[in-house]
Amino acid sequence: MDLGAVTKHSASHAKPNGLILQYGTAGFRTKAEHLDHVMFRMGLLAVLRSKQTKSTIGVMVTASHNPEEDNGVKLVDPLGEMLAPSWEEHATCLANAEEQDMQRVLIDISKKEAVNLQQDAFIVIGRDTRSSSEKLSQSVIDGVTVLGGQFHDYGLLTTPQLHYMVYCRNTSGRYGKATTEGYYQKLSKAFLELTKQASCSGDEYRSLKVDCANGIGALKLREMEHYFSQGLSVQLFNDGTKGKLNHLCGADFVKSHQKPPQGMEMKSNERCCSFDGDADRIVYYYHDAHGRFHLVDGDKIATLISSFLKELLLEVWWGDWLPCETRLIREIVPVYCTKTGVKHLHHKAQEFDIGVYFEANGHGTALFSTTVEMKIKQLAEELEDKKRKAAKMLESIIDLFNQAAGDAISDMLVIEAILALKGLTVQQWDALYTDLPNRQLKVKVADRRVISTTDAERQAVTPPGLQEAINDLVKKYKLSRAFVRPSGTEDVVRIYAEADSQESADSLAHEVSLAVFQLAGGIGERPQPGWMAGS
Ligand SMILES: CC(=O)N[C@H]1[C@@H](OP(=O)(O)O)O[C@H](CO)[C@@H](O)[C@@H]1O
Ligand SMILES: [Mg+2]
Repeated sequence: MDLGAVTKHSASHAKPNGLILQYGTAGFRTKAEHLDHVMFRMGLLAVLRSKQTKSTIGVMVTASHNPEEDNGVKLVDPLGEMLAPSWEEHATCLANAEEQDMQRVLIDISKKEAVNLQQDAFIVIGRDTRSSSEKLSQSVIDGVTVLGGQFHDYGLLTTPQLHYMVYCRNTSGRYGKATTEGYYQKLSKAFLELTKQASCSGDEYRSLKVDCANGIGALKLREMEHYFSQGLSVQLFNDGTKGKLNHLCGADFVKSHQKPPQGMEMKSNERCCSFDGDADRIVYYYHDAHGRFHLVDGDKIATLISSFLKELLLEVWWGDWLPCETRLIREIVPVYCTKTGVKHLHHKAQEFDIGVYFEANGHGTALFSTTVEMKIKQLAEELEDKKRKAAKMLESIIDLFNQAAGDAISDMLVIEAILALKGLTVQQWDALYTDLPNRQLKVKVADRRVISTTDAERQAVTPPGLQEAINDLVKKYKLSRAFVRPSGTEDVVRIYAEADSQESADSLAHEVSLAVFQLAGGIGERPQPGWMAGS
């Protein structure tokens, strides 16, 4: 490791004085102009991680649904997963090191993690469409090359595509070919295999309006659409030709404001969806005949997918072989909660033979264990008639899900296939169950770390008295719950409340936000009723 070269190069990627950043739930994220040094340093870190794991590591330059002026970076681990927690700490340490300490920090990390510095390193890099992303990804490359790492720069990619590339490269191509072409072919083939079983091919099921948040999703969907156009035609809105990235559009806007994105022409009962800025989230929605907006979010996506998988599994039913956990699917699909953040959900889902996870904001996928995958492949050959058909469908749906990360394009194709196969309209899907009215608010406090939580962030441990106050407020409303937690991506405290009516949910959320303001050191304006509603 040529540490002299590190010092020389890091001087041209200088850290702004006094800037402290943390590798949070989504990597580093802040104003793009403050990130050059972080990119360079993440290039260095990726090389160490690659040497340690003897695998290809990914670096994605994106700030997802944040405004255009922001940017960010996250590292992708060997199996396409989020970076391991101990390395998140190293990332924070390296990003905040003063220039003169860089060498020491790099040596420390290498020692702690037993990195063999003689080992080769290979890094793949992707970036979103932000104007700052190209230059920032060059800084990543600088970091990689200074430490002697090899790299492949994929250029523009969705975040889940980069996760896919990493996974493919580390599984010797068994998962798929590590090219965008390979990704398009794998997913489209699975989608067409699945949908050819659909009896209803009426127009209603075969066209979809997609709001691409003026981001990378538009470019990639355009490249991909002719691969699957036999089964689905997509009409793209907010494709980046006019509007600003994530501005009044995209999955995050639609979910948090509960209204359609700007620039989308919606007719009543038409099925529409939105991606976020790096295309790892998707939400669906429609206007009913009375012009009322209905959001079909991650919870409903998870329900649609798990009930479909359950049906297929019951059809195939392989009796005695079925493992205990899966056996439960006969009655019910067990549900677990984790802390916020896809990495927590992903790891929980991996504990099962089949794990379906989604955040309400539309980030998620389904994971299948190797045992299940092998068994299904075998059954698809051995079984006959209806059972064989169901096994084949399971085989295709496994291929259609991105096993490395939540993926808007892959999820969209899964959902479209299921709706077509089941002959469901978006309204019928929406009616699978009724959500309790809910409200999300955010409150600014001086230091959001004063709030600590337990029980998958459903109980506040500190500050003293806050949980008791919430409990008392919740008792005033029927069918109610409320949670508070510090955000992992913004300097705010998030409040969630639900109750038997929208009015009650709003009022409970407001009362809880007042309690947070009082007990957790609120700053600025005191929360007003209806204040920041929908934020
Ligand atoms: C309400 C909401 O959408 N929260 C998002 C957001 O986290 P916060 O901790 O709420 O800021 O970003 C996370 C990372 O992308 C994502 O996992 C999470 O679901
Ligand atoms: Mg995203």
